Parts: sequence; C-alpha cells; structure tokens
Amino acid sequence: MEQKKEDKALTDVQLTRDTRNIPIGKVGVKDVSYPIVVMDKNKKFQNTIARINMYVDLPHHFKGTHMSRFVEILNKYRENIALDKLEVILSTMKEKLGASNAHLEMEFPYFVEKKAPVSKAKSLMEYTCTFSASLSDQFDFVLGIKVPVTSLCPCSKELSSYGAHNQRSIMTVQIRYSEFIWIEDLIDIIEECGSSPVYSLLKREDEKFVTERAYENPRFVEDMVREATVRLLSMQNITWFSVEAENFESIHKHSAYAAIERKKG
Ligand SMILES: Nc1nc2c(ncn2[C@@H]2O[C@H](COP(=O)(O)OP(=O)(O)OP(=O)(O)O)[C@@H](O)[C@H]2O)c(=O)[nH]1
Repeated sequence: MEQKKEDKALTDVQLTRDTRNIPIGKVGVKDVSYPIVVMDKNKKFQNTIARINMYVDLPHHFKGTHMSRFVEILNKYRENIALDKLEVILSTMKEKLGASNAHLEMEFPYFVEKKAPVSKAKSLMEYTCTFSASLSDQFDFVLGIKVPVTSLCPCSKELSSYGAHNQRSIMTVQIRYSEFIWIEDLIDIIEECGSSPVYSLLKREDEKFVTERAYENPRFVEDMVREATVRLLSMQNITWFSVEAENFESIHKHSAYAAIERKKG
C-alpha cells in the first residue's frame, strides 16, 4: 500500500542538489503587502502599507530557496520596518538564507498635505514612492518618487489660435544620496519642472490660477527632465539620479517620454 503523504518524512526539497550548474541572481517573494513606517517631515512618522519584494541569490547546487524565511524576517521586524532598518533586514536575509546578495524593494503610497495655490484649501496628495535597497559587500539604497504634474505643449501653444493641448504627466525621479533628503523636498523640486503642479483639491479661483500658470509655462518632456537635471545637479548631497517624464498625451493615443541619468563625481 502506498504510504500516506502525512506519514512521510518532511523532506526539505529546496536543499536537494540541482545539477544544471546554473546560479540564480534573484529569487524570493514578490508583492507581499506589509505595514511600514516612513519618516514624515511634518508629523515625524507616517504609517503606510508597502508592496514588498525580497530576493536573494541562490548558488547553482541548491534546488530552491526557503521562501518562508523571507516572511519570518518581515515578521521579526514588524513593529518598525523603516528606512533605518533596511540594512539590518538585508543582513538578516543574507544570514538566514545563506546568500551573498540580498535585495529589498518597497512601493508604497505616501501622503503629503498640500494647499491650493489661491484659496489655500488644504488636502492630502498621494505620491507613490519606492525604496530599493541591496546588500552584497556594500549597502546600496535608491529612493524613488512618482510625481504627477500638468504639462502644456509649447508647440501647440505656438501654433494654435485657441488654447494648447495639455495633460497629466508623471515624472519619476530616483536618487542615491550622501545625506538624508526628505521625500517632501524632492517632491517640491520635481513639481517645479512641469507647467504646473497637480492638486487633489482646487476651488474655482485655484482652477483659474493653475490653468493660466500652465499656459504661461509650457513644457516639453525634454524641458521637464532638463529642468529636473539642473536642480538635481546643484544638490551636493545627491550622488546619482535618474529622472523620467511621461506625458499621457491628450491629442495622441501614445505618450511622449524622456529620461536622463547622471552619476556625479
Ligand atoms: N523554493 C520555492 N519554494 C516554494 C515555491 N512555491 C512555493 N514554495 C513553498 O515555500 C514553502 C516554504 O519553504 P521553506 O522556507 O523551505 O520551508 P521550511 O523548510 O519549512 O522552512 P525552513 O526550515 O526554514 O527551511 C514550501 O512549502 C514551498 O513549497 C517555489 O517556487 N520555490
């Protein structure tokens, strides 16, 4: 009679030998939803929920990694998963999984209180942020933010008798830095690079203001990434950055896109 599965020894299949001689760069868990804490310039801390990816490398001779250990590690640090814990989490991942490299990626909504430009009506704006950290011999950290802006086409303004096509654009900035930078400050810098910032609450007087401001301040995607580059190059504490602009064109079915990446020094 065949032995029932529950009577069998709990074989650790992951530890068995693989003979294909192929190491794996990144293996682990993806899209784990988990509470985290982010430093907030005005309120000290902000609680939010991140989608977390955790990966390690796997030597060629092992069949699999130990998926449960990633979640055990998150659970160990569950009270305070924050920027200042990333390195110790990565170090624990390397240790518990016997790996030489560990990667931790988090994408989360971050809320900033914003005032409408004329009425000063307050509202909360959501920005999507990313923390991408890795540890091999050295710790590496990249902060990313997606900033929505309005862009108004300089070409359309020049050619048209009435108005100019304009749209919501997303500027994606990623930075490496030598001294801490607030998410709020980076958002302010990037919002200056489009034709106008975007708000979640506008009264009529604000709407007139932002419409006219965008018209007075036309920008191509090229202008947006160049404006960002001028500002990011002038910040001494930023050691590397990449900036992208995507305009979800209102007169085309496709987007306009531009990107610049710079390593300083
Ligand atoms: N490696 C690997 N594991 C997977 C995959 N999909 C699901 N799992 C499951 O992840 C679970 C956890 O595996 P382990 O972390 O090795 O669990 P464990 O052996 O009880 O834990 P340890 O004693 O810490 O190794 C297992 O039930 C696997 O079947 C996959 O694609 N790869």
